[in-house]
Amino acid sequence: MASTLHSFASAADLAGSLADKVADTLSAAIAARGTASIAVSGGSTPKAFFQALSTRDIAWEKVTITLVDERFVPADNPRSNHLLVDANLLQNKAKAARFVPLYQPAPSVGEAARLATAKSAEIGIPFDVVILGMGGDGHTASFFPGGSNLAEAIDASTPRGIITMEAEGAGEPRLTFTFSSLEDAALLVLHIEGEGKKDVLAKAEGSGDEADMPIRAILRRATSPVEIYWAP
Ligand SMILES: O=C1O[C@H](COP(=O)(O)O)[C@@H](O)[C@H](O)[C@H]1O
Repeated sequence: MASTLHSFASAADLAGSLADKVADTLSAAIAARGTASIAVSGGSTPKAFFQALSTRDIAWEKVTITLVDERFVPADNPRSNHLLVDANLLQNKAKAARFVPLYQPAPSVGEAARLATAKSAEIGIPFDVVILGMGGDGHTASFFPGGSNLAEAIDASTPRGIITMEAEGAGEPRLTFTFSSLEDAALLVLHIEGEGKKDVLAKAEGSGDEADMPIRAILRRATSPVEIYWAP
């Protein structure tokens, strides 16, 4: 499916514009079905977008928010994506939203993945909005190059749900939604910032194995168009 690049003069402009687009999409879903869902990324990039989105006028009590991926750490760990969402998105008007965490206090990451899959099944499919990020190594969600379950995670026939991932560049063991859970969102966004990430994107858009730069799975095979939001 095709992708479209939306370039902005500044990260602040991008955050505002993306927040407006997401708010419109969630509100349209609520008008059509009574509920809406969004899966967001962690990392350093989405903070300003989260803060902008949290102020938008949406019937937030009808919105379910989850993460596309998470570290196998509790929510009070500074590296937790849940903590980032708590501090920046589940604020202001968005405090009324329901949050479904991927981390579960289970004895193993595999058991946590099973529990998170069961809990996320209640959200409804497909997601109305998915916001992906991308690492400098071409990973997205927790689809890491060299990841222990990468082939299964990006195989379109792997069912929707959460799978575990361990990789050298990942730090802690990870929990990640599978490719099939993310690729058909009504609004599928890749949010990246900086010249370095633009270069990584250009490389990913070239030829090469998906296993080397797993973002390629999304760019090449997502059934929804990929809206790329970029600012310097
Ligand atoms: O590990 C992760 O990194 C990516 C990219 O993060 P960034 O700090 O380079 O913006 C992120 O999309 C993913 O959710 C996160 O777990």
